[in-house]
Amino acid sequence: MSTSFSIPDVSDPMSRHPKAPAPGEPFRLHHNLCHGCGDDAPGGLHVTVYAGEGFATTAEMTVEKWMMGGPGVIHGGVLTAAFDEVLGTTPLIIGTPVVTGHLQVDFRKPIPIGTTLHFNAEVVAKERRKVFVRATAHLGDPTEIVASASAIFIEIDLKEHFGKYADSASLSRP
Ligand SMILES: CCCCCCCCCCCCCC(=O)SCCNC(=O)CCNC(=O)[C@H](O)C(C)(C)COP(=O)(O)OP(=O)(O)OC[C@H]1O[C@@H](n2cnc3c(N)ncnc32)[C@H](O)[C@@H]1OP(=O)(O)O
Repeated sequence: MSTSFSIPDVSDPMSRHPKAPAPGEPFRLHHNLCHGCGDDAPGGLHVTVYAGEGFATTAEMTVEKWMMGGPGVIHGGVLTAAFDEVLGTTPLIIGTPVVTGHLQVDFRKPIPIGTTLHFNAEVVAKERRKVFVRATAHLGDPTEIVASASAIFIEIDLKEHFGKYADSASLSRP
């Protein structure tokens, strides 16, 4: 399947989920071994995503030495994984559990090791099970965008989707 990020002209109605965290409050971990947010994930990104106003979120990630690609700068795959985590958590603000269907990233500036990456994300539309989300990243000055991403996430039934993979052993500490 070949996909592009094309926002529908008319979105299905969306509302903030009554149990979504208040603005400034963090979302719960996906689970403790999640590579993006898990506290116990070996070599994990340890990204925390915070609810914003409306359908928006924010997040931060410290760019550590192990994330290096080119000398002194972040690896593109690590940055992509960070966007996946931030973008993939954002639909929880409308109460929709999702998995990534399509993700595209624009790498605009090198991102140095030792910096803190700040993310701003937003659900922009929903069409049936598809949730359209966009994000930008900056290093402290929101007018200086260093990377941006757009993604289409697909709503899932958690038990149906992960049931055959997520036994108790797969979620225990390594
Ligand atoms: C214990 C605690 C648990 C906590 C768990 C938290 C989990 C969250 C973790 C998050 C971690 C971070 C996130 C991660 O890293 S998630 C990990 C990476 N992603 C995956 O592993 C997903 C793998 N793919 C699939 O499982 C299936 O293909 C899915 C479920 C996505 C669709 O297969 P399914 O058979 O169900 O759906 P359908 O074919 O009837 O299509 C339905 C609609 O979707 C549209 N569509 C389909 N594919 C794509 C595509 N690629 N681009 C654009 N659109 C696509 C399709 O056109 C149709 O639209 P329309 O016809 O209505 O217009």
